[in-house]
Amino acid sequence: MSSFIKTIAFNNPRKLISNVFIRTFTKAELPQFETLAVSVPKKHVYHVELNRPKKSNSFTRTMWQEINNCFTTLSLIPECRVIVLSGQGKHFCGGIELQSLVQLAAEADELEDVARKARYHYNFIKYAQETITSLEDCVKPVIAVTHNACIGAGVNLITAADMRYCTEDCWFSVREVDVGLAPDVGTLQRFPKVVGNASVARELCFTGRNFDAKEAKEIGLVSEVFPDKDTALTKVLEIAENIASKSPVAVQTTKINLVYSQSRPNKDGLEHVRLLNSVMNQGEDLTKAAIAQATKSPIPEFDNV
Ligand SMILES: CCC/C=C/C=C/C(=O)SCCNC(=O)CCNC(=O)[C@H](O)C(C)(C)COP(=O)(O)OP(=O)(O)OC[C@H]1O[C@@H](n2cnc3c(N)ncnc32)[C@H](O)[C@@H]1OP(=O)(O)O
Repeated sequence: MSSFIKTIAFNNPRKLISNVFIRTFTKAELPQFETLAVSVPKKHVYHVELNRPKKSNSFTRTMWQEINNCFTTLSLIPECRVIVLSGQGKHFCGGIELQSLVQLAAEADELEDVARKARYHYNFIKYAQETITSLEDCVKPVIAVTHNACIGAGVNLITAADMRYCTEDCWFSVREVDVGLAPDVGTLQRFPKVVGNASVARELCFTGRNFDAKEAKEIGLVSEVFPDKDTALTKVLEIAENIASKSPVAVQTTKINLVYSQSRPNKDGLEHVRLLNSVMNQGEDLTKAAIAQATKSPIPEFDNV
């Protein structure tokens, strides 16, 4: 791949014409990041690991930027069909890097005028929001696997994922109130919808109290709790591999419509999927998959999309 295309793909993927990605990426060409590790443990399954283990995978400015870059890029790589997200080291995520939060406030404070200070904060919040939303905007299903601490920004991140699993030792905290701010990058919007219980969601957001894996399962934050991280990753990679074996057109259209429908009336969601499928049902996947079902044949191979 030419260095020009690589530069566009990994530094500014939104500008990429997706035709460029018809070819397969070799291992050496996988996106490289300072704060993330990307690998391909199974066919079509990409594994993204938060990779600041010595600092509990706390979010630095670089990490905000790289997560956005990574998910936007993986969304464009046809070879990638499912993404598993986990964290290296002792904890899944210790939240935002506290020094960077203090630094942000200090930088805004250097500006004299209140409107300029406000704009400074606004711009950073928007930037951070876009990072979390990049998981939702990614058309490939994202499956989060959390272990030990999952705090603040970590909760924002996983609630933008499509599915969540955790280990028995995992605990969670919507910690923002304890650092003096309202959660502003997605938890207030997504967490109550994920858990489906406004009273519980509000209590956890107002108090910031820690809750464990058992409670996370009870309230519906995670689908399943596994004894340890190795088991969790093994099982989740199997789930990911199963999803990756299915029609990528069907799976990705399903995600696109689920995301679209989550904050809209049924009527709008139905119209959206009607329009999507009136195009996508003309592709080869429908006939291939339907014939395989009808003849009780194994799942056929599907082309990347
Ligand atoms: C516009 C902004 C939008 C985003 C907002 C987001 C808000 C939030 O995320 S609020 C939550 C902020 N996070 C915290 O309050 C957590 C603070 N950390 C902890 O509670 C503990 O460190 C933790 C439970 C994560 C781990 O505890 P443990 O005893 O296992 O290890 P430690 O020795 O405490 O930590 C290991 C090293 O990690 C560094 N670290 C952990 N979390 C952070 C963090 N949030 N920011 C910066 N550094 C963090 C910790 O300092 C240790 O490093 P070192 O001292 O160099 O050994």
